[in-house]
Parts: sequence; C-alpha cells; structure tokens
Amino acid sequence: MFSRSFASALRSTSVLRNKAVTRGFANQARRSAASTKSLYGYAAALAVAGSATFAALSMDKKNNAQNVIYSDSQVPIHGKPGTVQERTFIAVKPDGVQRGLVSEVISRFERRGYKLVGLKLLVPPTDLVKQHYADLSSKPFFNGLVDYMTNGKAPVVGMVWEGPDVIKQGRAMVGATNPLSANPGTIRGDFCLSVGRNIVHGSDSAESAQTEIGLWFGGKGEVVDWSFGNEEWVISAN
Ligand SMILES: Nc1ncnc2c1ncn2[C@@H]1O[C@H](COP(=O)(O)OP(=O)(O)OP(=O)(O)O)[C@@H](O)[C@H]1O
Repeated sequence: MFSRSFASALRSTSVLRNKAVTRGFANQARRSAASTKSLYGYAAALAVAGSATFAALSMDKKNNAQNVIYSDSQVPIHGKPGTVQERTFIAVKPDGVQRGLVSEVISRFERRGYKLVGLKLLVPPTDLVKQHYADLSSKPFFNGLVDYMTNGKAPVVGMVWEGPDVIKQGRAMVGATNPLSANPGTIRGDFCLSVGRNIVHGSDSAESAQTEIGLWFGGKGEVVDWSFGNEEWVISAN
C-alpha cells in the first residue's frame, strides 16, 4: 500500500518524469515494503523513494526561483546547524514502541514539515546507550535507564530529522523531561506520566545532535540526503 502511494507520488513529482527511472525505484520500494509488511516497510520504501528523489533532483538542475531555499546535497551526516539542513536525533524509546506510539511521533514531525533522513529499529547495545547517556552516569537511575533501553523487551526506533531549527523545535515538540511538567500539545505532555517512561528522546543542542547522530547512525549510507518535491511550499521565504 505504502509502496503504491510512493510510486504515484514519485510519478507526480515534476523532476521525475523519466518513467523508467521512477518505475525502477518504485519496484524496489514495493519489494522492500512487501518483505517487511509493516511500518518499517514504509521506512524502507521511504528510504528508497528518498534516494530516487535525490538522484532525480541531481539529474534535473532547473531550480531557478530566486526566493527558494533549496537543499544542498553535500551534507555531513549530522547536517548543517543553523541552516535548513540542520539535523537532530529523535528516538522513540522502548515504552513508546511498546505503546504503539511510533507512528504518532513520526507523524508529528512529518506534519510539521520536517524531513526524515534516517530511520532504524534496534535493541541498542549496552555500550551505545552508556555513551548516549554518559552525562548521567553518576545518577542513581543510570543502571536502570541503561537496562530499560537495552533489555530487549521492546526495541528503540532511532531517527534523524532535518529542517530549520529542528534541534530546538524537536525538543519543544518532545516536551519537558518530567511528563508532569510537560505542556499539553507536546509528545510527553499528551502521552505519558512518568519520567522513567517518557516515550521519546531528542537531542538538546547542536553538539549533542552531532554526537548522537554519529553514535546511532555512523554507518555508511544510514542517513539519506534527499529533497522534498514540495520544498518550495514548506521552507521558502518570500
Ligand atoms: N529522576 C529520574 N528517574 C528516572 N529516570 C530519569 C530521571 N531523570 C531522567 N531520567 C531518564 O533519563 C533520561 C535522560 O534524562 P535527561 O535529564 O537527559 O532528560 P532529557 O534530555 O529530557 O531526556 P532524553 O535525553 O531522554 O531526551 C530521561 O528521558 C528519563 O528517561
């Protein structure tokens, strides 16, 4: 289902008029989605569709409107803080996955206009989580936090999101660490009650984003550069 809608989205994108190219990528997307039959099929299809869009945009260099802030294809995996290609690391933690809130989190970032450039599902290794939460290593809850993130009762969904001011806006969308202090309208303010089960993580600074994206998405090709077909309608200035 997702692959079919991506195929039609790809075909309707003006820069993708080459049907043979589009069909090839659409078929790959269909195979990916069929092999996983889930939201993560959607993720695979999205990654393939993203690559297709990026490849096609590279072929078509007709961007001539002066007031459009187009993305630059030469982006380090941690993005370019302060630009439209700023990137942040957002994770749905095991309680969020267990409670079926992955799509809710993705949807909020997508609807806001942010672009998903990295996505993976994993039970993270202990070392990774210890590094991720290194600044909390002296806290009494540290061992419990590491165990909760790594014990495999549910996986973590790690994501890299891109767009203007995404680090600060992402934190605002996530809400205060303690859900009882989180504003309604934020993810934590809408969906949870306990600081130990606060559903999501979001990088709190450009430095954290760089470190965390490198930790969770350090492998080659794990973050995908691609351009929205409707970029002009989401991030342009007049
Ligand atoms: N007092 C506490 N008791 C139990 N767990 C806690 C406590 N304080 C923080 N945590 C856990 O440690 C995580 C990291 O805490 P931190 O102070 O870095 O907050 P945060 O930056 O809002 O959270 P995150 O890093 O997960 O986005 C929290 O999200 C929460 O899961």
